[in-house]
Amino acid sequence: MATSIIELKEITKQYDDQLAVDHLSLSIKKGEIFGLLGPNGAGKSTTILMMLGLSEPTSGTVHVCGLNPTRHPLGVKQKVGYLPDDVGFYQHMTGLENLMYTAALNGMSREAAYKRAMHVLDQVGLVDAATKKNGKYSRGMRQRLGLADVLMKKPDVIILDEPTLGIDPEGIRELLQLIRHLNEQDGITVLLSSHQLHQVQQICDRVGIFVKGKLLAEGNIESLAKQLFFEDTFVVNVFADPIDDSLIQSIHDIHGVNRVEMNHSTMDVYCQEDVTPDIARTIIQHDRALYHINKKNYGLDEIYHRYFEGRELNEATK
Ligand SMILES: Nc1ncnc2c1ncn2[C@@H]1O[C@H](COP(=O)(O)OP(=O)(O)OP(=O)(O)O)[C@@H](O)[C@H]1O
Repeated sequence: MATSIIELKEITKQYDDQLAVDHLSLSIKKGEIFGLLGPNGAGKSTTILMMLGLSEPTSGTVHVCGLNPTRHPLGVKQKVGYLPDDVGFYQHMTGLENLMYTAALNGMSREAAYKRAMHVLDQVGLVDAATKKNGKYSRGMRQRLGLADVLMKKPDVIILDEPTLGIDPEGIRELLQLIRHLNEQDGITVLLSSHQLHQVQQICDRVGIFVKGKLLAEGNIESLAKQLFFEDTFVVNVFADPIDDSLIQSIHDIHGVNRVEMNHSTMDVYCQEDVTPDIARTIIQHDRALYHINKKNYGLDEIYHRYFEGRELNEATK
């Protein structure tokens, strides 16, 4: 089993009368890309600050790369790179100069810094812009330079807080590909906080859904759907002819089927497990023509909205 590189146990963060993080436990494995997903104010940034040792939990324990960030902030800083939503670089300095400046602050020799900077600029695709002033960089380029800055110290973990805000679609695609590449090539563990569902879905191995300081569910997309809609995890859409009461009844009787709903001339079968083959078999046994059968795969977007819509309705009827 892969070892965990970030381990949060029952952490809480209380700001005056605001409970920002509420008994949160989370384990992120070495080498994975984990997405923290949640609406504004869910507690994502507060959780990240605690991982970085920039804020102390009110209770509970945090371990990052085996270290307690409150007790060993510098040790964590050496191993963990943090990319906020907007990195502040010196506008009048070139991309290369900015990287060398941070490296000098971190005690790296000029020669080593230059070599490393050129290498990371190459990794993020900014070699051609290395001698261009940062003030002339697009936002997407600035974020890539931010990533380069983080890579200077060869981190084990990269934490990114809303890294794609304000970047155009092409820039987003490039940045996400780059993150995936760094993860695959260098084995860097990535924690990505975002409310951009589509992006999280594209690159994350696992996702945690945060609401009001709590982790509501975590896992890959399929297991999230199971955790959040344990009743109707799968929906199978069927077009057969003819569909009549006896066929509907037989499909309803299949073990794992919760309900069958007609949707114009097609039928939606809501089930707890994937019974697509049983549905097809039943239709053929009834001697009906089967034109189409399709298991609906939930995207993260759908999971998220379906969950929150349901929640709002539940809360409204309380
Ligand atoms: N320094 C602070 N003092 C008081 N309350 C705070 C502080 N920082 C955050 N909060 C509150 O804690 C809660 C969680 O905020 P946090 O910024 O962690 O959420 P988030 O999920 O990162 O949201 P966003 O995406 O909007 O940044 C919010 O209600 C916020 O107002």
